[in-house]
Amino acid sequence: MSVCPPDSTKNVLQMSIDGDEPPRAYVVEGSAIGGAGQIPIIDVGVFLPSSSPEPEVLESELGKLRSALAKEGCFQAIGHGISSSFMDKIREIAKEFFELAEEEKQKYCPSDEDNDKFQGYGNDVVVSQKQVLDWNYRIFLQVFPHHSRKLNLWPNGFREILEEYVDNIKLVMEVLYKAIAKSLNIDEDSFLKQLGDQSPMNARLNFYPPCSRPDLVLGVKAHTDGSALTILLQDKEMEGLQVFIDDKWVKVPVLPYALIVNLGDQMEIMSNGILKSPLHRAVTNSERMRISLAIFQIPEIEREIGPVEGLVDEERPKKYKNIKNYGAINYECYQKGIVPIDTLKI
Ligand SMILES: O=C(O)CCC(=O)C(=O)O
Ligand SMILES: [Fe+2]
Repeated sequence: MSVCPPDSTKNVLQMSIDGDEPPRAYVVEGSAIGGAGQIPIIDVGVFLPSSSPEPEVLESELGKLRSALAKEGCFQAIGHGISSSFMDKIREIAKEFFELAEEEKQKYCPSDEDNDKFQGYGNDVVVSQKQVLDWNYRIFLQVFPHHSRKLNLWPNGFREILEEYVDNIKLVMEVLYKAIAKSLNIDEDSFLKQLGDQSPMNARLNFYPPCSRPDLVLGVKAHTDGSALTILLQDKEMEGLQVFIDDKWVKVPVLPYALIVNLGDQMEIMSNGILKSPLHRAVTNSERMRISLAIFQIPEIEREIGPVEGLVDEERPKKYKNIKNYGAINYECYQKGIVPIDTLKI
């Protein structure tokens, strides 16, 4: 959720420009500690309908997919078919927005007429005095279905490019849901059926200004995504994403034209806990701003989702309750500081 930076306090960007020490509200112990580790790389090209790989190649890639999502909960996807020049275009419009003067950016804050305060430009909503603030600001937009878009909150230039990007990502996601199902030996539409064909997609464009003390703050605090799947376009140069694997924070290296696929809580639920929604966070650095664009896909709000029948048996009893509108549960838990998926464990 977004709110515009309050006038009374200095915003993150101004503190970054002035080289301020982060105020206490932003401080998290042990922020920048992260080490090298393995983040799997998967050629998703073999899953595309247009490709006809040798059966052994397909089997091997499906095996990698299953093991990556069961262990790390994420991977770097190559062979996704989105051109490098188009990925750079997205990065360009993001940078152009970032470079606008603050008054210009504030035009994209939700106004009183926008009944939906989740969309537009802003920062974290402060829900409690104890909340640690993220060293970032962002634009959050509903991008699918089309009638949910609030185009008055879309910065200039976003309309054509973001829309085309989302269409591409939607296709990649569809291919992934089918491949993931195949890798688990269940009907390839098992997940797509639960999502529905109007399953909403949201875009979150994150800006992380440099911080004079990256060891004291986080760009985004540790969290799991409440989505079914998330696809993240990382910054082309600056590393920052870390994933919690085997009790350690592992740095995700920059592969400029790969897309990071992150399994969300709702796929963990639908897979009956076989696949894992990983804890992750973003760190900052003292040199350069970092930008990332996350596209989240969630099931249709009124649909009930739950563990796929074919993944429940005596050996693996149903692990999660069926639910509707996980987003609401996620938000409520966030306010109370509890882990949302844990509230659904049987
Ligand atoms: O910027 C990143 O690398 C991570 C962003 C993220 O986790 C999110 O937006 O949910
Ligand atoms: Fe995330």
